[in-house]
Amino acid sequence: MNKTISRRDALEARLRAIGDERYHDKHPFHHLLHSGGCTQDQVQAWVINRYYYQCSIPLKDAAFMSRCEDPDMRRNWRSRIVDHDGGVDDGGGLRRWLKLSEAVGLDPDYVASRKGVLPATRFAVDAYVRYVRDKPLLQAVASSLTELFAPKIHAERIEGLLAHYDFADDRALSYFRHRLKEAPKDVAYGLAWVLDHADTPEKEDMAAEALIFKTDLLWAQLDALHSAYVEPGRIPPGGWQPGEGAA
Ligand SMILES: O=C(O)c1cc(C(=O)O)c2c(n1)C(=O)C(=O)c1cc(C(=O)O)[nH]c1-2
Repeated sequence: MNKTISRRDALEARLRAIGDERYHDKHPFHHLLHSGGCTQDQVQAWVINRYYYQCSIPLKDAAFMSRCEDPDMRRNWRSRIVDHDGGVDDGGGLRRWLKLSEAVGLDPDYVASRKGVLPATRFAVDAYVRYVRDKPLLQAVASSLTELFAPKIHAERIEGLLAHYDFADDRALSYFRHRLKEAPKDVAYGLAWVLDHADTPEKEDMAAEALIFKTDLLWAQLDALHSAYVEPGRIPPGGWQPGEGAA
């Protein structure tokens, strides 16, 4: 077998195995959410905290582009920012997330203010932005590869929310439907780039480490949410209190 092809295949299989073991689709909070087990407060807490992730994604992609010297790569990468920010009239993913916020009974201005976001959510998400700004480019790209696993969770989420919650309709869930189209193009480019550039065992390890770091920070956000709003229900100082920011 051609050696170059088998090295790429082996690395791709290694990265996919990290997702199989560690991606946040396995987190108990997601099981609760997708199976209809969340109370309205728990859904609202998820929407508020997840917005902090959403609005930091363009910051991390802008940080990425600020260090990317290859115009072809920047041309490819910039659609990630456009997907989230969109145009003045239509908006993009961020505005779609605020539609979801309204649908679950929250004031979108409250959600956009980022008040009440759990400290652990901030720590985890801010660490992602810093990671992409500071680490070698290979790791900055590899850390985005959790998106390999995102279409599956988005499809499960659309199905689960539609089946179990009254607020769920096409308008409320349009964020996830758009991601089903957007994520595959991003990840096809990112994966090919990582497979091309991780051309030594050390670089393969670096790529795998970056993906583990990312799965950890996604998992940590849900641990914080679960601990504050499900079990034991200990909301840390500064965390959203049910009822705040209601529409
Ligand atoms: O709903 C999810 O579980 C989920 C996960 C991820 C991810 O794996 O990081 C992203 C998204 N959604 C998402 O919507 C999104 O725009 C996104 C961008 C990125 C990234 O790292 O650049 N991840 C994700």
